[in-house]
Amino acid sequence: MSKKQQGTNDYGLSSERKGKQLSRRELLKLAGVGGIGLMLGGTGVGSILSVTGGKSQSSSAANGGSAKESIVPFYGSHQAGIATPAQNFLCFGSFDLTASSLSEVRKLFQAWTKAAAAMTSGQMIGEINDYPNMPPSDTGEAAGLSPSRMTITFGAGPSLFDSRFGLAGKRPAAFPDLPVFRADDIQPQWSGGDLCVQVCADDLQVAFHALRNMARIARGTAVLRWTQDGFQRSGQADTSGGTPRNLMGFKDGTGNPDTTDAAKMNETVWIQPGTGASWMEGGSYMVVRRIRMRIEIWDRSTLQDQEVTFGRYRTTGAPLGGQDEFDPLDLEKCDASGNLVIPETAHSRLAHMNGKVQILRRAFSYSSGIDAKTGQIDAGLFFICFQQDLRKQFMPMQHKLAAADKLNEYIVHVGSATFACFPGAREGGYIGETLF
Ligand SMILES: C=CC1=C(C)c2cc3[nH]c(cc4nc(cc5[nH]c(cc1n2)c(C)c5CCC(=O)O)C(CCC(=O)O)=C4C)c(C)c3C=C
Ligand SMILES: [Fe+2]
Repeated sequence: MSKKQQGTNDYGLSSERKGKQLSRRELLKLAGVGGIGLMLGGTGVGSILSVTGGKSQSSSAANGGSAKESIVPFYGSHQAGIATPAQNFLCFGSFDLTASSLSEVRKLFQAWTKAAAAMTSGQMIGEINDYPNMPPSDTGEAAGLSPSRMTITFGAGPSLFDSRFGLAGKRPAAFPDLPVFRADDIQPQWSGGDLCVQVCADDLQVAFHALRNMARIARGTAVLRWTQDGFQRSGQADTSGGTPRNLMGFKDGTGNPDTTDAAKMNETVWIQPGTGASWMEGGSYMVVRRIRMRIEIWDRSTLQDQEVTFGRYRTTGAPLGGQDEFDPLDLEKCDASGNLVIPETAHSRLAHMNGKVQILRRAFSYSSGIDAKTGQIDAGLFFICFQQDLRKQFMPMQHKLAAADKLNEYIVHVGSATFACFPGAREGGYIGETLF
């Protein structure tokens, strides 16, 4: 009888043994790859942290649509979670490597890739999920839940290119350190990191499960440095699929480039051949800024003041002087007194960069309790954007905003990180394989 006929999956675990105890021999075999701790979370166990042979954690269409419909393909030429329409929730993790060799980093990404492919398609991770005498490989809280359009996106921070892993020569010129911008109040607890894992899903528990298991897999190779959860209005609350509103009450995302326009994405977001960093072709540079809103002050400002701040009407999202949300900004239009209808200091005008510079924004709101020192709400925008070149896109834009934006009266940037988000992987390959 062949292994397959016996019900053995591709990872050598017989389904006949389900629910039975591991023999001493099996235990030693598994422990031989680095001990029980590693078996559960270490990166030396790429063969163990793998898709259970077809065992799905999504039993139903519980979260709207069939489970199949809620799967965003993980493999492809670009990573999912960049051009993908934004999901309801975000669980973002920044990691620091504790490993000292590049081969350990490679093993981590091989294991992460397998686990990400499994979880985004609704599978549990690992094979050790049915032994009564073993801790399960998968933490289990996503069992029975739909994949919820989950995407898991990986990136490398600037510190990955320091002297530790011999990658210094591979740092792309388009990925320099960010300067300190005017009025920045950047705190280390929300900044930096060697690697990032951006998990987005239409269900917070599904997203949390994925980030938590990524951290378990990384044990022994990388540790979480900081995390941030984020949210948007849910698809249930707004079935129209219209532009979501930020916590200041304004539609946020209107002026984004069209992600279905391949030419536009190749011009703005995806790294093209010939930039000197061939390992990033098909990838994108991500900027993350934790921007706290001075909500209490904003809530006391008049509607007119709020609209002048953004240069848009609150109700419709249309530019001042326009009718429809998607009307172009009329930057020359003046009122009867000769004043610009969209003022010089309006956020939309400044960020528009005269139509010459664009970025892809994929921000989420955040709410993290209260500031213990002041008693004020710690909430705002977890700003995420993608682009081809930080020097030509985010940096000049943020310099302009930092210098003159009226919105600065109501916000402060408290966290900052950048990540080179790798190109996508083909099935059988792994994320990061173009670099290590
Ligand atoms: C450096 C880039 C940007 C930062 C930082 C930023 C912070 C920020 N933005 C809002 C709210 C809105 N932004 C809007 C437009 C807009 N913002 C940026 C860039 C940054 N924003 C761009 C490129 C644009 C589009 C400009 C254009 O070409 O029209 C808008 C208007 C609606 C929209 O287009 O999305 C709002 C509202 C907040 C609250 C914030 C920090 C907390
Ligand atoms: Fe903005």
